[in-house]
Amino acid sequence: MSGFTTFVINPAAGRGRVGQMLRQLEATIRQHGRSSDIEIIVTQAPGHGIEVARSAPAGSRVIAVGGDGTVHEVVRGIAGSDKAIGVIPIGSGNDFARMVGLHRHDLGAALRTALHGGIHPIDLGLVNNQPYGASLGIGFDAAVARKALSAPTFLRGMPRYLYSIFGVLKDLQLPTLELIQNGQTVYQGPSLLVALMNASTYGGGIPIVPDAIPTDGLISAAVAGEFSRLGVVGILPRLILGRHVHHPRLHFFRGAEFTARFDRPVPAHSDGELIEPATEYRVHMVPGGLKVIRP
Ligand SMILES: Nc1ncnc2c1ncn2[C@@H]1O[C@H](COP(=O)(O)OP(=O)(O)OP(=O)(O)O)[C@@H](O)[C@H]1O
Repeated sequence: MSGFTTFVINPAAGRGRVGQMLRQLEATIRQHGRSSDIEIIVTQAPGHGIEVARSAPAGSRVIAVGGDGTVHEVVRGIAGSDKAIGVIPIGSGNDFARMVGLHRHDLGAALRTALHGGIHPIDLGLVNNQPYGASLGIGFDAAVARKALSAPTFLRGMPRYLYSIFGVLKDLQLPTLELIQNGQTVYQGPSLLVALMNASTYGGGIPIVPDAIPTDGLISAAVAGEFSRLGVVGILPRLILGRHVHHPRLHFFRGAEFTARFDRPVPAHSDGELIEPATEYRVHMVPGGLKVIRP
């Protein structure tokens, strides 16, 4: 085993599945590693993973056991340090794990990688100076995620998602976006959504920018321009299948830094976690800024 490893286990991830697997997880981790070199922490509340990752020893491995939200907390906790992030992907979305080639691994394989896998740099995203690993989505998709928070509790899965989509569509009023790249305005006009990505997918495998590369030092950006309610209903299935790229109202850009400026505060999510709505998102990539453990 290589150095000290902290496992950050989120019992709420995978819709509570991780919580149900706690004993099994702890036993399997202890089977695979020497107990003096391992620490297992079960997070107590949202945000706890950031603190755990921050206080892990310098140069150590910090393994997010959960989904993209857990990964996001570990990324925030280790950004700017010499610690490396690993993932045991047991969330519902797992887009970060997909980005680094880990999402098809079973528990044993993921654990072996976490403990013994090589450490490779990938790019680190910063949005208004806050780190992210895989994705930043601004606009419609974040509004849907916000809406889902207030959906009736008896609605779960797809019905909850549909309720949220149609709830947002009912009051749809597109903000005006100015997207600026290196001081030049590259898009101006109404915008359904903007994605500023390190990964090619978000939302559990939606290939919003299919050719994004997490080691090219660049943000892969997609802007969905003006869409009517009916247009949104039409584009969503194409988006999910990756058949949106030739749509005339979809625009793609690539660059090391962008500023997305709106005429009003617009909701956003970073690695799938909702962040405070803002009128301006300043985004850039730190090339090789995040150490990742991968096979
Ligand atoms: N002890 C806890 N109790 C409740 N929520 C927690 C706890 N620890 C962490 N969280 C929060 O759980 C949320 C969901 O975690 P995560 O995203 O990892 O799982 P997921 O939603 O199943 O996966 P994905 O984002 O890949 O779909 C995160 O916002 C995280 O902050």
